[in-house]
Amino acid sequence: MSCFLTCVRFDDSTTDKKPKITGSVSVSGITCYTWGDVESLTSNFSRLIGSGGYSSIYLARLSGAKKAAFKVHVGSHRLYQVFRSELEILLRLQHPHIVKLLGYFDDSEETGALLLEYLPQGNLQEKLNHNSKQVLPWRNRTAIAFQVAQAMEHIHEKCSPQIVHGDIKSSNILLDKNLNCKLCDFGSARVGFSSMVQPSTAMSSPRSKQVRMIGSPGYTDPHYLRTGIASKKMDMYGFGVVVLELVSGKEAVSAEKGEMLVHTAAPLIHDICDLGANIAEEKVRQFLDPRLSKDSSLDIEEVKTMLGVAAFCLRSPPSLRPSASQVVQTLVQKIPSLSFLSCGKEA
Ligand SMILES: Nc1ncnc2c1ncn2[C@@H]1O[C@H](COP(=O)(O)OP(=O)(O)OP(=O)(O)O)[C@@H](O)[C@H]1O
Repeated sequence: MSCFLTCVRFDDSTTDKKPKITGSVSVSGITCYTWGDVESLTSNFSRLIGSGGYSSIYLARLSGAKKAAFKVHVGSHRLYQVFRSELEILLRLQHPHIVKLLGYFDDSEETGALLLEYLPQGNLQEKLNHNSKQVLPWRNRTAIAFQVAQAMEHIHEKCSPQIVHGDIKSSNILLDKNLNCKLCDFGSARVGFSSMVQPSTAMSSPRSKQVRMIGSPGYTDPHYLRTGIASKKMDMYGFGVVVLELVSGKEAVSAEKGEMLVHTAAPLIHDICDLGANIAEEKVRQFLDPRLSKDSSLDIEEVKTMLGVAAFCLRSPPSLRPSASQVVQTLVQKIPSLSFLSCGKEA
C-alpha cells in the first residue's frame, strides 16, 4: 500500500480541474498510472462499456492490443472513498472467479480509477435478458452459480480478514468468452474478522451524511434492511436471488410490473422447503425459463437442486441460510453437469 504514497505527485501550479499526476509505478505487477495514461489508454474515454451508481467503465487498450476496463470514479470525495475501498479490497484478492486488478490511478482526493481485466461477454443480467442474442445454456447457468459460490467461499472463508461483498447481483457477475464468470464491484464490501460485520454507517444517525445503505433493489436481505448489519448471510441472500434468475430467466425486479422475483417465487420456494426433491415436476417446469425447453443439457433434478439452494439461501432468520462452502459442496455433489468444467473443483 505504500506505493499509493510514492506514486502521486501534485502539480499545484495550475488551476486546471484535471488531476495532475506524473510518473507510472509498478508494484507487485499492479501498475500505478498517471491521469495522462488513463486518457490515452481509454482513447480519451471514447468507449463506455458500463456504468453504475458510483462509476463509469471505459474500454482500455494496453500494449499488444490487449483489452482492459478502466472503472473511473470522478467528481466527489464520496465517490473517491468508494474507489479507495474497492482498491484496497481488490489489492488483497486473487481468485479465478474474482475480477483481476491490473492497475489504478489515484489523485488522493476526488478522482480514482481501477484498471481491471476485461470481460468481453458483459454481465449476467444482460446475458439473461430476453433481448440477448444468445440463450444461456443450462450447463453454463449451473457453472455460473458454482463459480460465484466459489468466489463467495473465498472472500467469506478463505481470506483473512474475511470480506462481505455487500452487493451480490447478476449485474456484478461478469462473463468471459467461454461464459466462465468473475465477481466484480467490491465498492460496497465490508472487511471484518467474523461472520457479522457491523458497518460504521449503521452506527450513525439516519440523518447523518455518513449513512450509506448497501445492496440493490430485489436483492437486499430484509434482515439487513431492518438492522443495518451487513453479514455473509446477506451475501447468501443475494446469491439466492441470482440462482432464481438463472433458473427462471426473469429479472430480480420486473421492468414491466416492478414485481420482485422473490415474491413471485415465494409459493414455489415454500413448497420446496416443505417437500424438497418430492416437489411436483410440473411446478418446477412452470417456473423454469421457457427458453430452456429445447436445451439438451437440461436435467430437471439439477433444476430442483438449484431451486433448493436458492430456497435455503433466502430463508429467515439468516442463521438458517447455508454458508458459501456448503453451497459449493451441494452443487459439486448434486450437479453432474459441472464435471464439464476443467476448473470444476478448484478452490
Ligand atoms: N472488467 C469489466 N469488463 C467488462 N465490463 C465491465 C467490467 N467492469 C464493469 N463492467 C460493466 O460495467 C457495469 C458496472 O460495473 P460496476 O458494477 O463495477 O460499477 P458500479 O459503479 O460499482 O455499479 P453499482 O451501481 O452496481 O455499484 C457492469 O455491470 C458491467 O456491465
